[in-house]
Amino acid sequence: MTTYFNYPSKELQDELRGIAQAIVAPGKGILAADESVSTMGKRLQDIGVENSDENRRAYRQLLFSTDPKLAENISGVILFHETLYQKADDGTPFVDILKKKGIIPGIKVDKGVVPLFGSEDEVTTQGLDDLAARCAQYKKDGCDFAKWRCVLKIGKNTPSYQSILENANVLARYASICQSQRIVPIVEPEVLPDGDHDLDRAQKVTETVLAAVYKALSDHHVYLEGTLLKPNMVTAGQSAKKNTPQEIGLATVLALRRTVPAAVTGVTFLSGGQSEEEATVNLSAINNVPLGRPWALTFSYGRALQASVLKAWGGKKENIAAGQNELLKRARANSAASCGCYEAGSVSGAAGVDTLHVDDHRY
Ligand SMILES: O=P(O)(O)OC[C@H]1O[C@](O)(COP(=O)(O)O)[C@@H](O)[C@@H]1O
Repeated sequence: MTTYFNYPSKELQDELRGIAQAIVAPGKGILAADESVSTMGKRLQDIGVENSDENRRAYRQLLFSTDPKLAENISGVILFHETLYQKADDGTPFVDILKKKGIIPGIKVDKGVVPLFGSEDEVTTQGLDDLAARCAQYKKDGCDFAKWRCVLKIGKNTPSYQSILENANVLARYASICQSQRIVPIVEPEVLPDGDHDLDRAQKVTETVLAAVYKALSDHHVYLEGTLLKPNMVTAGQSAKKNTPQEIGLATVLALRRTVPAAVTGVTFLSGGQSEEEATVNLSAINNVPLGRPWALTFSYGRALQASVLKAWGGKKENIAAGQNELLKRARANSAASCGCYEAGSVSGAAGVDTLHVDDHRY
């Protein structure tokens, strides 16, 4: 075994680290608006809107044309391929609208999950083949960061060694390819909340998965300062007894401290089907755990930033401003949570405390 390796040039390190730091600047987080066409279809179906190109465009236009003060709390937006090349009614590309506000465009580059043959319904994520070329193009087209999601499931025999190893390696390979193209990789190993397991089991699985991910990133010489982690919070399974935000915060911070190197610039949690209020309260609790936390701990929420927006909009032109107002409210609430100062119940949204979890959801 040789340990020879060329580090990225100083310029590349500075560029990647600078992008990662800007994304997790104090009080800021990410709006994950990268739902694939089928996931977006489910969100639109819930509000009785047809899943057409035009409706997806109109909805994303609502998000991105929100008042520029959105940028006080949102540093980056993750886009889906289709959205990156869409334009507002007046012909301005969405990517330009975001940049003008000082929001960094990012892109989902994975191509979804496929079964691991012979496993207990486990999956890996595909999309590596042409990734370098796609990243080069996305960088030219204005994206400075990317996201790739892997999914791990908790069951009696899962996650298996096979899925832990495979998903860690594919995330590392993805991260290394992104960095070669001057794109900051967001590494997302999501341990799903489905099941009736308790908090301890969720914590141990999260630790095992993250330990494997960081071993793989090290093996692939990924420059950690130029990466972000997008993990699940450690919560008991959806059908188990709920824990307090303080218990969730402690389990989450313990899992991260045991496995995530201090060199990683930031952690941007996914919301994973928690209600908007839960995702905000739990993020605030995480930022109040009285233990050293060497990384920024903030949000990269999809459902927990958008549920109220979708509900208030309902596909109607006359409700655009109401939808945008919900987005501003959630962004502000989560910004406060990322500093550990969100007061539970202080910001109510159209979606209230409804769970956003979908049982056995097939991504
Ligand atoms: O199944 P898809 O379309 O890839 O979407 C998965 C979604 O999960 C996320 O990674 C996290 O979203 P949540 O915060 O809603 O859990 C989003 O970035 C993404 O849109």
